[in-house]
Amino acid sequence: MNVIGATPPLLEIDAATVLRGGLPVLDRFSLRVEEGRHTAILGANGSGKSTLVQLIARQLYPLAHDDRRGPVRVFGRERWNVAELHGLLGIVSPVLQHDYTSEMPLEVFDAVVSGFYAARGLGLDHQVSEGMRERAHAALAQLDASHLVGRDMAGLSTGEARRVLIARALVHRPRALLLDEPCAGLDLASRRRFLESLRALARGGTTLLLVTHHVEEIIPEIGHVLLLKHGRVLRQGGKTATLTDGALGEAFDMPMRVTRHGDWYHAAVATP
Ligand SMILES: Nc1ncnc2c1ncn2[C@@H]1O[C@H](COP(=O)(O)OP(=O)(O)OP(=O)(O)O)[C@@H](O)[C@H]1O
Repeated sequence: MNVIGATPPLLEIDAATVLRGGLPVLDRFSLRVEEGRHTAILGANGSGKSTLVQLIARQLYPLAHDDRRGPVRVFGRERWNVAELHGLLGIVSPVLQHDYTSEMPLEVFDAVVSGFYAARGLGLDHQVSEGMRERAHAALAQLDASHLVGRDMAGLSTGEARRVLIARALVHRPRALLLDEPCAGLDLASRRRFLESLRALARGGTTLLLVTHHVEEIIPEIGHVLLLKHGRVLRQGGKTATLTDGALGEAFDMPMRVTRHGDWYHAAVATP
């Protein structure tokens, strides 16, 4: 229960069930994330991570409860115009990347600057100010993607398109970033630069929700970890409680060895 006047949680999910192909892939799933609580989401293939991201982004919908109460609230609200919600969130996901690279042609700069309007590309009613252009150029430079301006998104490599979409997600300075394996396809230098920019954003107050397969991408600013298994929360809590050999071993059904280097963690399959 929120105190009146306090900021509502970024996310409240109350026993949400999501069906895909007729099967529950999130099963009476509950989660609460306060704004400012940077969270990493880990789990085996098929555990429901991307489904969770799509549920939050309103790209998938849960079953309604019997009393018609919606099981998902974002920034305290149950009902959203999707474009309005996407104006508050920066989203990078494989679904988005597919949408931006496989349909109608879309030029790189337009893809980034249209992030201000939560739109896929610019329409006649979108007025782009000089300030918006500057921010779009700065975001592209931050991701070392300025040289891609003028190209069609569909013609980019996976990592190039990923960098453009990350720039797009950052351009409007969202309150929260929803990142589904954002580093997949990035080369080592781009990954490092991106993780450093995530650190700065986290310190600057943008809440991060990061889905990753790589424990070493959990930047020090992320203090909370959610382990998913078979569409349910297996464990959640601080890193010392969740990034353990036992918890990760259970999440992935394989013995794991976790090592810690300062505020960074690394996990690998334990060799006998
Ligand atoms: N379009 C779909 N139709 C039917 N089932 C689907 C569909 N998309 C996903 N699923 C199923 O939903 C479950 C959860 O998938 P999801 O993509 O959320 O997992 P994930 O944890 O993100 O996996 P990965 O690590 O492989 O990306 C899987 O069992 C998957 O097969």
